[in-house]
Amino acid sequence: MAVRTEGWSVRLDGHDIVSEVDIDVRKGEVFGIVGPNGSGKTTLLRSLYRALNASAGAAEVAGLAVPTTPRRRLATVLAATVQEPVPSAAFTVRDVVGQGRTPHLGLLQPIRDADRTIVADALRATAVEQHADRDVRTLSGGERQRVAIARALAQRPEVLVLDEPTNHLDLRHQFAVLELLRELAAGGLTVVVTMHDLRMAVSYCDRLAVLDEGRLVATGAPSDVLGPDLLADVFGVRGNLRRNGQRWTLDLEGTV
Ligand SMILES: Nc1ncnc2c1ncn2[C@@H]1O[C@H](COP(=O)(O)OP(=O)(O)OP(=O)(O)O)[C@@H](O)[C@H]1O
Repeated sequence: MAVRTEGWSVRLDGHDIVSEVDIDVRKGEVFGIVGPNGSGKTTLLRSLYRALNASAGAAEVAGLAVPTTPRRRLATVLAATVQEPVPSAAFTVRDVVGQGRTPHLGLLQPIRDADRTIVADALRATAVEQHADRDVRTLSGGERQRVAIARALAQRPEVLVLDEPTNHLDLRHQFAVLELLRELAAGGLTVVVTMHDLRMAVSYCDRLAVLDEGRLVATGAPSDVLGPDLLADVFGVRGNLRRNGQRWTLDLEGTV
C-alpha cells in the first residue's frame, strides 16, 4: 500500500475533525477524497504530511510511519500541492519548481546539475516549460496550478497529494489537470486528490473515500460508492450512475 491509515483521527481546538478514518491507497492509483464542505478532507490530507498532527491512530506513507517520521524525510516520499499554491514574492517559475528539490538537499547545499535535470523534467511533464523564466505572479490560475504540480513532481515523490487542484479552473483546464494526474498515475505515481465535482471524480478516480463530518462513510470504486442513497444522505443531491460502455457517468438532477 502506498498510503494506509488506521483509526486515524485529528482533533483541532477540542473538536474531532477527522475521526477514526481507515484508508488504503494502492500504488499507482488515483484515489479521490470527496465529501461536503467541512467534512474534513483538507484536514485529513494535511495530517498525512504532518502539517497537522493526528491525535490517534496509525498512518504510513510509502512504508514510513507518519507520526514519527520527520517532515523533511516525509517530503522525500510525499509531495503536496495546496489550495494557494504559488508564492506572492517575485520568483521565476523555474525557481518555484526548483524549491521542490529542497527536501533532497543538505542544509545550505546548492542545487546540483542532477536537480536541474529533474526540474526541467517536471516543467516538461506539466507543460509549463515555455513559462520557465516568467515571474510566477504573472501566470493564470491554470498555469499556476500546473506549476504547483511541477514543484511537487520535482520532489520526486512516490505519493502526490493535491487539495482541490481544479479549483478556479475553467473546464478545459480542469480536464487537463485531471488527465495529467491520470498520466502520472499510469507512470506509477500514487495520487491522492480532494475534489468537489463528483462527476469528475467518477471519470478520473480509480477509487474514492467519502467523508461526512470527519468520518469515513464509504470507500471503493466510484460506481460502487456513489449510489443514489449515499448521494442523497451525504451530499443532499439526487443523482444516478449510468453505464456508458466501459465507463460510468454520473447524472445529477438537483437537491433532494
Ligand atoms: N484549527 C481549527 N480549529 C477548529 N476547527 C477547525 C480548524 N481547522 C478546520 N476546522 C474545522 O474542521 C472542519 C473540516 O475542515 P476541512 O477544511 O478539513 O474540511 P473540507 O472537507 O476540506 O472542507 P471544504 O470542502 O469546505 O474545503 C470544518 O468545520 C472547519 O471549520
